[in-house]
Amino acid sequence: MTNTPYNPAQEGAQMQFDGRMSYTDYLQLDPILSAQHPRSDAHDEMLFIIQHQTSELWMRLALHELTAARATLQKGDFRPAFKMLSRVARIFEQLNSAWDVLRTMTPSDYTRFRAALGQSSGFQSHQYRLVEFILGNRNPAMLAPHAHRPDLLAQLEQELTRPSLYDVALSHLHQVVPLPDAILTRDAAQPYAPSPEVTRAWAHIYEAYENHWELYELAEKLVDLEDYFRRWRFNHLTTVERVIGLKRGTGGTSGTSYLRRMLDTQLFPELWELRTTL
Ligand code: HEM
Ligand SMILES: N[C@@H](CC(=O)c1ccccc1NC=O)C(=O)O
Repeated sequence: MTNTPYNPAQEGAQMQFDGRMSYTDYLQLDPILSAQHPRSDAHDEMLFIIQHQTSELWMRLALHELTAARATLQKGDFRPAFKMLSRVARIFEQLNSAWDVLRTMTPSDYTRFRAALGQSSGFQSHQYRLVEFILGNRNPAMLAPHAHRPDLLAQLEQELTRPSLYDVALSHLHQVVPLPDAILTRDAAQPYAPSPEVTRAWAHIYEAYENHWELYELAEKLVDLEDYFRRWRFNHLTTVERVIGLKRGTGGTSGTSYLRRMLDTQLFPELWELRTTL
């Protein structure tokens, strides 16, 4: 044993980065680490900012994966899509664990800077809305808060013209159990209306899964994803109740009762419905 400090340069660790791309360069850490600007002196505002910024980064990855998963699925390539969907479920698991850090902030801590947030709110997260839209929870009313940002509004509007991940899944289901035209040619921008025909079709897949492994696995991947997504909504609601009680949201909604209503949303309704009929 020696106490001489070890110098990793001995084994070739690169120590000089003049003119070479470094870790900080590659990861663009300068803009990322200088983007935290608390608007108050409250100690916990830094936690609040970083919690949201990291969530937005994970959502950025979720969108990258979901967009690719939908495109591969559209081509009928199930396996790579499964891998991406599993990753998205893990991203939500990551976001779920992150609530534990935020929960160390008490109502007294939050009150010290809440006024500094003005009327900003997660309700205006365009990435969150895009995730919802891609998955299939579509509602043109949610476009309004983005009217002041034509670039973001255009992204959201464009997404509403594409089939959702669930629409793509249904187009594959249709290859096995023909579905009514009204479902296949529905207006992709409008909220999805569940139908007994789709429930029956999925039930058929679950009853005879030996002959429909791909669709069966796709259905379970979607249920898994929704399961994690619901946990995120639930954790959000619980944290909000813990931190602001029944106060209205800065975004103008009723707060917990709005979020509780969102908790009832079903992304892939027939996949839940079939479990009762099976
Ligand atoms: C102390 C922490 C938090 C509080 C008190 C809080 C509170 C609220 C409230 C009251 C709403 C309803 C909209 C409104 O009127 O403002 C909301 C919506 C939302 N929040 Fe938070 N939130 C917190 C943390 C977070 C975090 C960490 C995220 C992660 C990105 C987040 C993302 C969202 C999203 C996406 C919505 C819209 C949900 C929907 O429309 O279904 N919130 N939040
Ligand atoms: N809606 C929250 C404020 C809030 O949580 C928030 C504000 C600015 C940026 C992100 C936020 N997070 C989630 O809504 C509130 O009513 O206290």
